[in-house]
Amino acid sequence: MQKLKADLLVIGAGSGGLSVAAGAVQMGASVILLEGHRMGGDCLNFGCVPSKALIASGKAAHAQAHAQIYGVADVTPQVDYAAAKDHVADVIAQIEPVDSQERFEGLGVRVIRDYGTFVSPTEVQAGDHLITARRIVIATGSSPLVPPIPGLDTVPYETNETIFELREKPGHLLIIGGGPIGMEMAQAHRRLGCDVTVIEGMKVLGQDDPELTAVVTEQFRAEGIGIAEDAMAAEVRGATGAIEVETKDGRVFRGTHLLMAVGRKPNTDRLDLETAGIETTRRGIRVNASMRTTNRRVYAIGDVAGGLQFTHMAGYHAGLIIRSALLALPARERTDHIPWVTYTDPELAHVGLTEAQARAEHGGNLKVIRFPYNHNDRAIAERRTAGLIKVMVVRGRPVGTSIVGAQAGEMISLWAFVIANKLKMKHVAAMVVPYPTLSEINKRAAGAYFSPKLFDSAMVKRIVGFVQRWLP
Ligand SMILES: Cc1cc2nc3c(=O)[nH]c(=O)nc-3n(C[C@H](O)[C@H](O)[C@H](O)COP(=O)(O)OP(=O)(O)OC[C@H]3O[C@@H](n4cnc5c(N)ncnc54)[C@H](O)[C@@H]3O)c2cc1C
Ligand SMILES: NC(=O)c1ccc[n+]([C@@H]2O[C@H](COP(=O)([O-])OP(=O)(O)OC[C@H]3O[C@@H](n4cnc5c(N)ncnc54)[C@H](O)[C@@H]3O)[C@@H](O)[C@H]2O)c1
Repeated sequence: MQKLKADLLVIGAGSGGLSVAAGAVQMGASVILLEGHRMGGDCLNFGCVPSKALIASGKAAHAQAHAQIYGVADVTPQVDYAAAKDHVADVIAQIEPVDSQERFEGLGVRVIRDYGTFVSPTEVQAGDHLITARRIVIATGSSPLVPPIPGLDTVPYETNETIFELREKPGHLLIIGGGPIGMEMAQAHRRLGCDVTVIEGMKVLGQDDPELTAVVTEQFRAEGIGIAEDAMAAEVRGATGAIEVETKDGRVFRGTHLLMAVGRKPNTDRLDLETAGIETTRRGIRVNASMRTTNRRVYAIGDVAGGLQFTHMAGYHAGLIIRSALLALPARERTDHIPWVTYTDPELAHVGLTEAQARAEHGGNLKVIRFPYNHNDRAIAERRTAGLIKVMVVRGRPVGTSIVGAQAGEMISLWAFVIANKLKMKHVAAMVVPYPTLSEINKRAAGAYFSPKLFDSAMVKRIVGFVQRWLP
């Protein structure tokens, strides 16, 4: 057994672990990084990157089939599903070097390609290495949750870990779970020419504002995607090419392929957390506001910490850990300024409190400002008018924003900035936005907040009247 020592041991080379390792080593710490599977973790290999690449293929096909409105004849897209998967693999390959073992070794990180397991509260074993470190960061991510639905173990099914390698085009893809994974994959596959049915136990995109998700589901239905809600899958049967899903209330859905997208489970199995005195909750590793576990030398970040599960969240956690573990500075997690985006068409984006949360928290002090896409000249020019922005404002300060529509994922960043820095609507109103851009929607929302104060105010009218009388 080879004994190793470092300032920082990072377990897991995904979005969170890589960010910590890169930051720490460049700030002068000695760092050991363990990865049992693929460098880059879920985001690069089985998550964000391949899903957005496949969505891009679907978009290209959809554009060909819907060009008439711009004066260009519609054509039936000739989709080569396997070639779309080649495109996905090529996109991963282009990004891969940034997350590679070679790059991290070049930065000075000692990379060990093995799974880590605690063998005491201060020691981790990875293969034939026994590692001690001043601080340890668990960044082991999450895996697809596959619930024990009767019959599921007898039927072939895909998860996010296999679907991007599937090369035969599904005739009819059944998707159990209408969260972000299920919905993004549903639209991409429909646009690539598959029949698709989403089977959702509650409401699709249940984390988001129902007024906005309705805009997404309307588009899905218009594209011919089947959406069954309040449809809890209770039994699965059949074989390759002929799969049946029966829901609790007796509905039966038939398809050729099945994708399971019912949520995630934290990757804690191989860690032997008990040995390290690290407690878990139902969602993941128990952490305090500084991302410290119940073993004070050990942090947990990203998906395994059981909070919001996004790559940018894992990256944000990495920044907190660097402050705390390397510089011994105080670091407290905030979640009120973390945006999320579901990359359907139209996109669905959110930051801060939803309307329902803001109403519960702020009651009568809440003002909800709406502005629709169909009043924006760029959206009209591009015929992308489905959508709206909703800003939740308390005493002049936005506490949440939801956007559904074209480029919502780009537009939400402004509100993430505003909320992160506790700015006010007046700061958004002060901004001059180039014409014609979708970003004007953000500015118009601020305008919509102030216009009743300006245009419907007897006081303002009196002042203007008074000034006009005295102006030379
Ligand atoms: C289909 C899909 C689409 C997604 N799309 C988006 C998106 O568009 N935007 C977004 O922000 N987020 C998206 N996500 C979520 C995002 O991928 C995760 O939130 C992010 O990858 C979490 O980072 P992490 O570092 O916690 O874990 P990961 O990136 O999963 O990294 C964990 C790593 O730890 C390794 N590991 C596990 N156990 C051990 C061990 N004992 N020893 C050593 N190594 C170990 C794993 O092999 C893995 O490589 C998506 C997820 C999925 C599944
Ligand atoms: N664009 C993005 O940022 C993005 C994209 C994909 C995934 N992610 C991350 O990955 C996480 C996991 O995504 P997900 O979509 O797998 O999970 P999820 O938990 O968000 O959604 C799972 C859905 O499955 C439903 N469900 C559970 N059991 C069911 C059953 N037996 N029958 C029918 N429906 C059932 C749930 O009601 C829920 O709506 C997300 O929460 C997100 O953090 C992010």
